[in-house]
Amino acid sequence: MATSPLPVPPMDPIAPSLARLQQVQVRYRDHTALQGIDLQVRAGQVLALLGRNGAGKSTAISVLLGLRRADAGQVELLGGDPQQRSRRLGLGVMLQSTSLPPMLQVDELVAQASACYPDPMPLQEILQRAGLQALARRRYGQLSGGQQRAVQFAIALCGRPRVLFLDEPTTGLDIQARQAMWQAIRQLVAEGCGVLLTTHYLEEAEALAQQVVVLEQGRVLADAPLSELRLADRPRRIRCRSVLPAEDVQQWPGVQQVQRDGEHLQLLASPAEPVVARLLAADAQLRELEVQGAALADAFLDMTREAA
Ligand SMILES: Nc1ncnc2c1ncn2[C@@H]1O[C@H](COP(=O)(O)OP(=O)(O)OP(=O)(O)O)[C@@H](O)[C@H]1O
Repeated sequence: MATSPLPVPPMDPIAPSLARLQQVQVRYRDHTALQGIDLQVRAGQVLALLGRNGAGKSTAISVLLGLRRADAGQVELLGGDPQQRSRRLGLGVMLQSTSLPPMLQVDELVAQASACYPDPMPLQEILQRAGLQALARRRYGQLSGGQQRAVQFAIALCGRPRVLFLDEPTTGLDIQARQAMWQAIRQLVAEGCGVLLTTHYLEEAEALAQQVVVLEQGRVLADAPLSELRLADRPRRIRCRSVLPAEDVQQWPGVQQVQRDGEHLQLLASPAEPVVARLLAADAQLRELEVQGAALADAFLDMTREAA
């Protein structure tokens, strides 16, 4: 896989829509898994679909893929009905659990999948993008779990997808393999592919996504550009080595929480800048100052806690 970093490009609000749910409801007997949700995947963008276990993420993907019918609402994939073969040919899919024939080699599996498409990506290019060149002749059943995930990713690329569905693609991958897959995803997005990504790794959403949808019990809790979710009025974490008494600092405007941790003070403050200025002015010996930006994880935890 490529290793040079590609930055996450800004969101383009008028990029063509590749996959869309409008007011979609899905019921499983007595349980309503999706309660009228809207979401949209656009060309050249990653939409991260987040939510706790059971929130409805996989159900939403199944509906978009045409694997499950919506009980109400509209579903559009590549401008039409997901059941049509012409739409399916524009898709790349990596679901949470996939079983592939363990006796076949990696190159055989990729060739088999490529045979389904009129203009597949060349085998060597697929192997290179998925970081599988060295494993091309290994049998699938002899690969590690992380290597098998890379093969499933490779198969998702075979048909030069216009839209890619990745359901927790990096679960079980080590740090190097995860970052390599991120790079491969960024390259596809830079080429115009739209990606719907579900993940429980919030740093993965931060590394890849322009837009974030948070589901909670089958409802959309938030649908916003990543930058808005992360930064919207959230307190920053400040850490420094200081002799200032925590009880005094706690009284300062903007300070929400202070804890002493040995020689260090840990603060939560909003806005953070005046608090940092005051810390520096009040303690000439202050050292090791760190200010941490509001993370998507904080926003996600706040939102889902409030909704529970
Ligand atoms: N086949 C099914 N029959 C009945 N209920 C189901 C079925 N599939 C899913 N559900 C229920 O629908 C809800 C949404 O499930 P879904 O798998 O879409 O969640 P998820 O967000 O993908 O969860 P996870 O993060 O654990 O993968 C859950 O309450 C689940 O128990």
